[in-house]
Amino acid sequence: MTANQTHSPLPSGNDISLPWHLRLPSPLEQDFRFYSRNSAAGVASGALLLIAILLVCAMLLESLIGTEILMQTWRPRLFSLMVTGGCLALCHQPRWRDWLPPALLLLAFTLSFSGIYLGVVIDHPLSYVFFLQTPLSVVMISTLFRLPLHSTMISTVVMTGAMITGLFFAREYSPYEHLTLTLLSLAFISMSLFGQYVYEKLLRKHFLSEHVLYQHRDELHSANQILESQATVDGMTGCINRRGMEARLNHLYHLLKQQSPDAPERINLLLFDIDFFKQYNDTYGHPAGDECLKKVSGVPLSMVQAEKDFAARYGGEEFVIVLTDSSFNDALVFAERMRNRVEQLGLPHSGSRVNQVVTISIGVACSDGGAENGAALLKQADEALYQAKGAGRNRVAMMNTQGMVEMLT
Ligand SMILES: Nc1nc2c(ncn2[C@@H]2O[C@H](COP(=O)(O)OP(=O)(O)OP(=O)(O)O)[C@@H](O)[C@H]2O)c(=O)[nH]1
Repeated sequence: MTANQTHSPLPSGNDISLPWHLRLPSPLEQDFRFYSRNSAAGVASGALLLIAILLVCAMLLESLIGTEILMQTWRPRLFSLMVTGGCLALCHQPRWRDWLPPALLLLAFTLSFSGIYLGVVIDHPLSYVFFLQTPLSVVMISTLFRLPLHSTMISTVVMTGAMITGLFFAREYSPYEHLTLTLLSLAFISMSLFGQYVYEKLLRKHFLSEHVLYQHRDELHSANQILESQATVDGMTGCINRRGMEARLNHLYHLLKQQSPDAPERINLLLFDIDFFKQYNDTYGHPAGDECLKKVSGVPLSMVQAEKDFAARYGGEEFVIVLTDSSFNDALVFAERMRNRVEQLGLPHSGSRVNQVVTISIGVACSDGGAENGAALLKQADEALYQAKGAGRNRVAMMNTQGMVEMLT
């Protein structure tokens, strides 16, 4: 991300416009279904509990005042509540949740049409239980189980149509009673649908706001990661920079001292420097010097494998390699192999007094040698490097456990 890049302010739910049918583009619609099911799950069980409490209170009141309106129908009501509660619990199971709500809707349809049949065709008293309540039960099922809005709308229209037709054919009502009942039912159902529509719209806007917020959060997270890596990676060579190296080295030392389970067994530190690099720049120019640095740094980068190990540019033409999973002997073998590989790159260096090609000198130190911290370990490796330079360059020197420098090559 560049400094010139501008961001529009984060949108709120009110800034997002939805089409009248409220449908979102396909992948978002899927996510919304999942989100809305989860959001309804907690509320739905609370709603069921409230309905059950109200029903029991009404029954108690009825038994006190001695009427029998509810008593005639409490059994099917309580039964349907228990079925709904059980289904709600099952809807949390992945195995059930895809097919159970449509199945319930189908059941509501069946009950409704049975009610209409019982009421209109055979004039059965049980029709009272199902007849007027079924369109509302569609609304309730759709709300509790978060069916898609369009299925709710279509189901309600079909159910209401069937109910009105049923009313029309019911012989015991006069035409005026038909009309009154139809208008009453329509008013009641429109109110429920309107409430559902507004609720659905708000929920979808809320979902979209959260979705946009998550996107911005992810963008911020990636931008932070880029900034963090820019702050610790050397742009030219791709090695960790000095700041990053010091932080990692200190962290490794901290783990070592705490004897934490993640601590490395030891820390081997290799410090290397290109021989006669000033002359290289003077002979071939600074841009060619940069190219040379990139090629030379590619050698340790390709050799460092383990997760905690790393190669870093310490500064100028000096590089540090930290190896944690190796013995001191393995680190010395690694150093020698690296020196060889740089030599084998065969980068011509006519200004060098040690070889015709670019070479490096390496100083190696190990935490087993008693260095108290990263800075002390670096100092030991620097001392070894200094002596490798003094001994003619293009060689590996190590600081032994007695604090004496020994030449390896
Ligand atoms: N091209 C280029 N040169 C750099 C960079 N950083 C440091 N240098 C050069 O590296 C050279 C380091 O020179 P010295 O410290 O004298 O060391 P040297 O010539 O390699 O001699 P010895 O280390 O004793 O073998 C200087 O000339 C710096 O200008 C860089 O990023 N790019």
